[in-house]
Amino acid sequence: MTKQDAINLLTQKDQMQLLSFYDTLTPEQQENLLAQIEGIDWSLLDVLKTHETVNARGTFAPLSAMELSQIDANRAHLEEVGLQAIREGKVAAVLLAGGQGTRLGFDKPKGMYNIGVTRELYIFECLINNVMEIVKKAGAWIPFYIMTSDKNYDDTTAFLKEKNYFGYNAKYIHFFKQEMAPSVDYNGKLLMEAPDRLSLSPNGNGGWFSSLCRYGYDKQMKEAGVEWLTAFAVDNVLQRINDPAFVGAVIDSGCDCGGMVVRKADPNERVGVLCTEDGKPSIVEYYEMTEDMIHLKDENGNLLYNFGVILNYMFNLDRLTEIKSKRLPLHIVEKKIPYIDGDGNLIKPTTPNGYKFESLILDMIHMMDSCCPFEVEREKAFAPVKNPTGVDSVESARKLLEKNGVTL
Ligand SMILES: CC(=O)N[C@H]1[C@@H](OP(=O)(O)O)O[C@H](CO)[C@@H](O)[C@@H]1O
Repeated sequence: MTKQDAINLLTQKDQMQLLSFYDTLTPEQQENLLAQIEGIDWSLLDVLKTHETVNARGTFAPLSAMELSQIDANRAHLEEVGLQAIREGKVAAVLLAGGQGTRLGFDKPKGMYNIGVTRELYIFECLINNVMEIVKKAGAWIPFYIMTSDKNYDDTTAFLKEKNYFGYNAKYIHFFKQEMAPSVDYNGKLLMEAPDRLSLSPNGNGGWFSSLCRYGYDKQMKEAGVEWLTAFAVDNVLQRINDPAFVGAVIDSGCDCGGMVVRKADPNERVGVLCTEDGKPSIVEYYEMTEDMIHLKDENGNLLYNFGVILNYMFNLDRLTEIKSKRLPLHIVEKKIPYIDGDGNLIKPTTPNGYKFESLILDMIHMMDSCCPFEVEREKAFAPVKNPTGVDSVESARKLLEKNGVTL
């Protein structure tokens, strides 16, 4: 794209602020900026204009989960089905690690956070230790895909290499970068984070499959005989990655996908609940639930919307490929977005100042025809590190790690 092309386009889009500093840039920076402008997905901004939001929801109904008692009664069989599939190389794992540890006051990839007390124990290390347990049990390496982002690819790859992948076989590790989406202020103007750079951020955890496909990994997997993909968040240090009973249960169920769920700690716990929406699997966020829904009980006195997702899902690869071309709903999220002002000074706002565009993995569940909710024990499988202290924090995760016999 030439400068003149950019002027034409940006005049038409009313976004000429992107060229404010153009004449002060080096030729290389100019070229970079033009490439970024060329790459803008304008349809995102159209969503903002048309207010075509994702908030309109259908009719929710409860979806019963495969509960612990039922799983325990059948555990040996489920594990065998799962281990067999893992041994045959049919189940890959995808770690969603595009984010930084910003909320922990840590300006590096979240997985590089050291949660140890008397020794070093990194979040990545916890996760790799967990998957290694399954690798040993199955006697086979699990293809392990790690999603990073533009912001943390270099740090992540260098760190894991330096740590020798915490013992994982590097041949089975593949990195890819999450796609980025632009940010806008409240007037819909695209923000810049430097004179030669748009403000871009990872496009939400729903972007993982399309990002993976851009690297050709979907084809690589298909050729290697992979049939299932698990996808899970970096923040849960007790994450049971490719837990054989979970894998076996989803395969046995004949469903398109599955999700690990925990019994809610209390009716108002702030988690998304796996349910159905207009007859298809869906996740209703806690803030979308009416008081009625929150407290509805079955004849045994159990909450009907009782199982919260922990961001550990399993998807059938063929089904993912089928929905690949469909656009996921866009979530418009208010955020504090650092930007440069008209004089080129970097401003770090302390209150939200604009919108980011995100697609969410839970919307992929809704595109599937069926889903198997699989209950896991909170104390053994759910220790998300979201905040420094309090609920879902470094502190609470440390306690749970210790309870599970991990030396800190
Ligand atoms: C968009 C998305 O996937 N949100 C997830 C995710 O929430 P955050 O609090 O936004 O990290 O993790 C939760 C479990 O820790 C899960 O309940 C929720 O559905």
